[in-house]
Amino acid sequence: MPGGALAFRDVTCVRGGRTLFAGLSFAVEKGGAALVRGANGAGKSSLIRIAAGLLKPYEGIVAYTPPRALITEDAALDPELPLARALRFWARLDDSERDRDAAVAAALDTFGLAELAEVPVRLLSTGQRRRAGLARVVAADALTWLLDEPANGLDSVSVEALERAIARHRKAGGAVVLATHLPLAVPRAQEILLGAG
Ligand SMILES: Nc1ncnc2c1ncn2[C@@H]1O[C@H](COP(=O)(O)OP(=O)(O)OP(=O)(O)O)[C@@H](O)[C@H]1O
Repeated sequence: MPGGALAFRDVTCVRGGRTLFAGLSFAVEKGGAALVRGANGAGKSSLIRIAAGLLKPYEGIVAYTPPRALITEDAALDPELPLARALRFWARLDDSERDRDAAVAAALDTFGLAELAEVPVRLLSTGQRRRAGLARVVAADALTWLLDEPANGLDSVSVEALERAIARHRKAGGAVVLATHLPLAVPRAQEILLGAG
């Protein structure tokens, strides 16, 4: 996909026999952001899952430039490992040991988790675990971040850290697609409204 990060072309999503959205097209450029909005059950999570390749569209095409990183409610971190080691699992395999350590340290720092580096994931609080999930996305160093309700369970300081991390990622040429109920400052984001007709 030259130039772009992610594009939906005439994508239709059907779940449980119900059409959630039909003929949806949009493109997110490098440095761009898309905010997915809609009522409960409108299909926001389904859209994010389609963008991640976890759900096949009923019709249409999804084009993207790899790599993509996904965050859902589930932090996807090994509960038994100390946080820093669990995150290391997601850092880029092609990077050197030192680069991977640096990526994990930076990701921990971004979400105020540096002091918890040696604490096993299972002992983290709900909000800390949510932040750890976001740190995983940062550590993965993917071009496109796919974020499903990333602000859920975050305190206001962490919401600001998330906004800054998104802004920094976009400034570096990354792209973001996010579904959120909660207010999040994402300047110059295109809105994708589901369930509006
Ligand atoms: N595995 C599944 N099989 C059948 N239907 C499903 C499945 N998963 C979700 N659905 C249905 O698809 C619809 C959209 O779900 P989805 O989670 O994408 O909505 P959402 O907009 O993210 O909702 P919310 O705001 O509540 O998180 C819902 O009606 C849901 O019941």
